[in-house]
Amino acid sequence: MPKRALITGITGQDGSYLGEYLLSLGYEVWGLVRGQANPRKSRISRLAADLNFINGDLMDQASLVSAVDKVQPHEVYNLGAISFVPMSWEQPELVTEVNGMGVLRMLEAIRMVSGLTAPHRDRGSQIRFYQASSSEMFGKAIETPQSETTGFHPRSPYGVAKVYGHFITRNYRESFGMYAVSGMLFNHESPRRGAEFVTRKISLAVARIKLGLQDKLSLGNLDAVRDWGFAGDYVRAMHAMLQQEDPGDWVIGTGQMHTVRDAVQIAFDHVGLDWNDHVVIDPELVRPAEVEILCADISRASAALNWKPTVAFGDLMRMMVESDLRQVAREHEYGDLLTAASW
Ligand SMILES: C[C@H]1O[C@H](OP(=O)(O)OP(=O)(O)OC[C@H]2O[C@@H](n3cnc4c(=O)[nH]c(N)nc43)[C@H](O)[C@@H]2O)[C@@H](O)[C@@H](O)C1=O
Repeated sequence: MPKRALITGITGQDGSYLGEYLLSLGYEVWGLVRGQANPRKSRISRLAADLNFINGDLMDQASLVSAVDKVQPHEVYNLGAISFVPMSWEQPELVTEVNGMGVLRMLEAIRMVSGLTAPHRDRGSQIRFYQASSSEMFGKAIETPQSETTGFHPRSPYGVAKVYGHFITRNYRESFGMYAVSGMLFNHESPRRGAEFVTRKISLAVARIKLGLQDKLSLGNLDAVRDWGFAGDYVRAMHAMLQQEDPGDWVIGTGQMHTVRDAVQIAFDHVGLDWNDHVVIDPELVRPAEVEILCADISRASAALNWKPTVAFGDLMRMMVESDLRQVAREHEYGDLLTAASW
């Protein structure tokens, strides 16, 4: 009997890589999909034909209970979220519902299907749960680098909602004995990243500028420091966390710091252009409360999970630019409308 996994957020960057990875390990993989005629579902189906889908929504408790009951998963990966931080200032309540309360609803679905009627820390559940926590929880970080023991100071409604998701996951572990794990992942990118995030915004613009389709790239704070890794590496860590004997919290990153300016420089250099000729600063893109510096201390994960990142930041940016050069050229040739999705 293959192991079964249920993934929320299957149509996103991480869901796609995780789905592919679990299929390669012989899992039966189910993705929770939202909404009628979700266009992203056909995109992910093209990528991995063996995926199964089930309807449900992190805003709808009963749909989650049904999904968990039908799939009877061994592992649930909760990657579903509104992941673009600036949106959380525009729609804080929605972001809190999905990214915070959605975690509670999924934990409740597992609890109900597992028949855990009353809190009992020694009973537990057969279903293992992974929560996609985020380095945004560290926010205005009280120390650098940040580890599993670093305190939180979130700077956006997104970060605050993720803190709730993190602590409710830990609470269900402690009060119901559930195998519930939290992965505090630092920024992770790939050619499948949405075009609203800064690395992909840069790689797409560089490709279009190089091909003569655009001249300027508007950005906000070039001084922000992030620890950027490759999403394909990070999904291996998610899976490894659920194979440990005991559940816990894990920090995943590269331990390397770069500025947004570095990302710009590497991307423009790669196509032989000077970024100073093309980048303009738009104050509207500067966040009201910025996270200035994030860097992961991955000593615990590298020792206990035997995990390490395989793609360095420069190679990651060049991989994304190369992918966008191909995509933009293809779309231009066929006269298609440019879409953010390259997969
Ligand atoms: C771990 C964490 O990782 C991601 O969150 P993020 O760090 O907000 O990612 P981003 O690519 O939107 O911004 C990175 C930095 O880049 C700066 N920046 C400058 N100029 C622009 C700009 O024009 N656009 C954007 N998007 N950012 C810009 C911006 O101010 C910020 O300092 C999500 O996956 C999130 O879900 C998550 O959990």
